Amino acid sequence: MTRSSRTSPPPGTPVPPAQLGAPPPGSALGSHYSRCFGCGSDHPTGLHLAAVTPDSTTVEATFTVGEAHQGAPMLAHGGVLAAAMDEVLGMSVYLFRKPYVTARLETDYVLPVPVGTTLHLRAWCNGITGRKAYLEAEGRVGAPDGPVAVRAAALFVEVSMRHFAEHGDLAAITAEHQDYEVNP
Ligand SMILES: CCCCCCCCCCCC(=O)SCCNC(=O)CCNC(=O)[C@H](O)C(C)(C)COP(=O)(O)OP(=O)(O)OC[C@H]1O[C@@H](n2cnc3c(N)ncnc32)[C@H](O)[C@@H]1OP(=O)(O)O
Repeated sequence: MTRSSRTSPPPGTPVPPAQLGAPPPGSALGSHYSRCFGCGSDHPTGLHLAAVTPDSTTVEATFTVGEAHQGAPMLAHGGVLAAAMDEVLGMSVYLFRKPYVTARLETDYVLPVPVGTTLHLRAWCNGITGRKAYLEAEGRVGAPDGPVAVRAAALFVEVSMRHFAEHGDLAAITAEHQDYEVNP
């Protein structure tokens, strides 16, 4: 992965262990919001990512490129692929049981991805220091060990739940997840 210093953890940054309250190894990860473009089942043209965590710290997910996701004819749009990476990265950092948002996302496009392709995504954490989480992801064509089509590195920044209340609609999220608190 070609990544900048802004998405590379400073030397010595620890990789956190699995957190208390994280889904057990092998758990399916549900959607955080039913209308989310990345994972929501109620989004008509969304990515509908289906994800599991094999070990409570990383995420594996699949996404099948549909006709609504085209850029060039019958090829995935690069922005859609970046959205898929953002989503799987967001799912993985949430395993650390704090709210984070993407601050920076860097993407390498390695292979064209035709409509109908199932991408096998994987995301993991390279370290957390203070509010900053350094994450990485890859998408492979057709199988978990297929050729890499897309790679991403990201910086996520921890926010309070007030971020979602002040700038968005926290009530819409809490209506679906009773475990989210605005003032934990
Ligand atoms: C309900 C739950 C459901 C869970 C919801 C799950 C959603 C999953 C969806 C996928 C995730 C998304 O797409 S999230 C949506 C896309 N992202 C966003 O909308 C975020 C918009 N940006 C912001 O709100 C803000 O810029 C923040 C929160 C990222 C940072 O603002 P801030 O809180 O004032 O903090 P700030 O001091 O600026 O930055 C903190 C530290 O991070 C560094 N930093 C900040 N931005 C950058 C950057 N682009 N590149 C490098 N470094 C950066 C700063 O230098 C600083 O380092 P130092 O000085 O401390 O060393």
